[in-house]
Amino acid sequence: MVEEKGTISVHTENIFPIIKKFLYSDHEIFLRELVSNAIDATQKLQKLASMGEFQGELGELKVKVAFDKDAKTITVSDQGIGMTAEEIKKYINQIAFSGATEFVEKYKDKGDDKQIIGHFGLGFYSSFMVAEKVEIVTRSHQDGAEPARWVCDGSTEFEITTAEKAERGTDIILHVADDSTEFLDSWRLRQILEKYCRFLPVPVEFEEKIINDTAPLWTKAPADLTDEDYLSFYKKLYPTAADPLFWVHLNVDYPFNLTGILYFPKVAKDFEMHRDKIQLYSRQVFITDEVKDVVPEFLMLLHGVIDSPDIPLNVSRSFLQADSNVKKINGYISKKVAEKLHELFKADRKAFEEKYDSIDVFVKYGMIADDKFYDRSKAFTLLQNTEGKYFTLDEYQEHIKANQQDKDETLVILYTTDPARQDTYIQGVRDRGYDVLKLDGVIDNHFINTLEQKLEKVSVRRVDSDTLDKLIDKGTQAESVLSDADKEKVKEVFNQALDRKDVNVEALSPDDLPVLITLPEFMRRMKDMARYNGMGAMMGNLPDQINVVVNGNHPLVTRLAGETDAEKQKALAQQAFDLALLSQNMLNGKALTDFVRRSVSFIS
Ligand SMILES: Nc1ncnc2c1ncn2[C@@H]1O[C@H](COP(=O)(O)OP(=O)(O)OP(=O)(O)O)[C@@H](O)[C@H]1O
Repeated sequence: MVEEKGTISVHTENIFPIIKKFLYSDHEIFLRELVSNAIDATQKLQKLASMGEFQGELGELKVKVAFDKDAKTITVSDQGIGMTAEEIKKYINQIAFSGATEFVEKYKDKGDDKQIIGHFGLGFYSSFMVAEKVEIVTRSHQDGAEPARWVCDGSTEFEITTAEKAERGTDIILHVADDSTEFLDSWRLRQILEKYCRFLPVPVEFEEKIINDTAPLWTKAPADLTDEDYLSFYKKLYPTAADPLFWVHLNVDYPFNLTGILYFPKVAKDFEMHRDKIQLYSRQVFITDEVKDVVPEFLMLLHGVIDSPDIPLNVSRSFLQADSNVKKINGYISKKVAEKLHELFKADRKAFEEKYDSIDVFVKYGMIADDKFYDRSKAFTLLQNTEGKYFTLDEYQEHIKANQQDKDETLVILYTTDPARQDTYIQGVRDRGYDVLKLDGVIDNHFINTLEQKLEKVSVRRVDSDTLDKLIDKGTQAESVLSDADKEKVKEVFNQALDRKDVNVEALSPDDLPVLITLPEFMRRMKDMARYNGMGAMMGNLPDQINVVVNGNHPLVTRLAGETDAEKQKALAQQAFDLALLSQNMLNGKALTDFVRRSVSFIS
């Protein structure tokens, strides 16, 4: 018997086609919404029972998801608080509808902004994305409540009748539309449940199996957990990943609510974007693994889960970025991570050093991106020299202080981006007793800039950026063996032999090579940056700017100056230049072949 017929009051007559259209890419979330509602209803009842306001038998509370391929239905059932006919009118016809209407009003002009959609909890009405008709059969927990049935076929009209229902709780029955029959499938439903519902707090049953873990690790107290617990939870989240290095258990309830566990994965130096991502939950319901804005960008390489009811999920991304809670969460996470790393550093420096290569990228990225993180991390950030020894920033400055100050008392940090290729230069500076850092990671270029900005009176230079005397200019210049006239002569010979105009002849130390090719630090860094930022076409592809310096004090050059045979002079100049190119790994093609042939003729 029909008790009541009515029209749902909405401004938009065709609300369902619009919902369907806008949520096109995300139809599967209907199940998340219905199961979360069922969980909410169950927890509300538990709450009433704990306050003594519900005295009946709770029984074994669980949520059941079932489907019937022939009848084309999907049913979500709970034994929660249920609804009376009056409550259906209030909660389903008014409240749920207002949410759906608001959504449509807000976003109908925004075309396909999928980000908005993914974060919008449409609640109960999202079931119309996949159903042509939805039925609610429900019985309230209140004593003597009449079971009620609500039906709506996706138009703005609904029908409420009495119903037969012996058990307390609610069944939501979806009559699946013809274009959504993909959901009448065991594998598909299980996949959706595993994605969104695997950590829900009330047991969820599908095909006679409970699919969820109702008390995931992040909801427990860190003091009760062992390393094995953390490791096995990680395996559950990322079955194929190698064991993580360490983890941070997040737990805060003021000024916002947030729990979670972040794991540090093993990361290679040249990291690629990771497939495994941090998962964002709201009260144990999976929301998304697009955690941009919520997690500081430099920590996006971490793995794990974050659960916060305070992250607004139903708003656009730009709003999320501006949201003050989100900003605080960001700051909190970055602080906790820095604290954890500092703790590990203090507890066992050796173990920390062993794992350092894997966290090097996070730390440096964080220091570049976030001043506060820089300040929190500077005590444990490590630099490694070419001998494999690790130093903190302070230790390193202390280490090189005695030997690597220039005449203006600026401390010069020397580094290599490729120990094998720059070996000649590294050996050269090491012969002077200088130390060389290995800064060969993808973001070291940026990190070097940050270091120069942050450290006082420090300049950072690559080993091949200048001649030995000038790398660290101590104000002492070697006496020139050549006269000024000879210098001019040598310069002329080289310019002609090499077909250049810019060769310099300088009085270098006799330990230097006869000819040196240096890549000026500033230009090289600009180019590297351009390449890194994907602007290679503009700048990165320009040929390397090189300086050619002839060492007037090298015996070979003195000999060349005294040589009378012009051909021989030219060959010597060419040979010395090629050797310099070779030490910079710049000799190839025809030049390399010529060099080899010339060398053979010299020795035969
Ligand atoms: N299984 C259920 N048992 C009892 N009440 C329910 C059930 N499903 C929905 N309701 C009632 O209907 C209301 C509207 O549900 P709907 O899912 O549209 O919105 P919501 O759950 O309040 O918010 P959200 O948009 O975040 O899902 C709920 O607040 C609840 O009162």
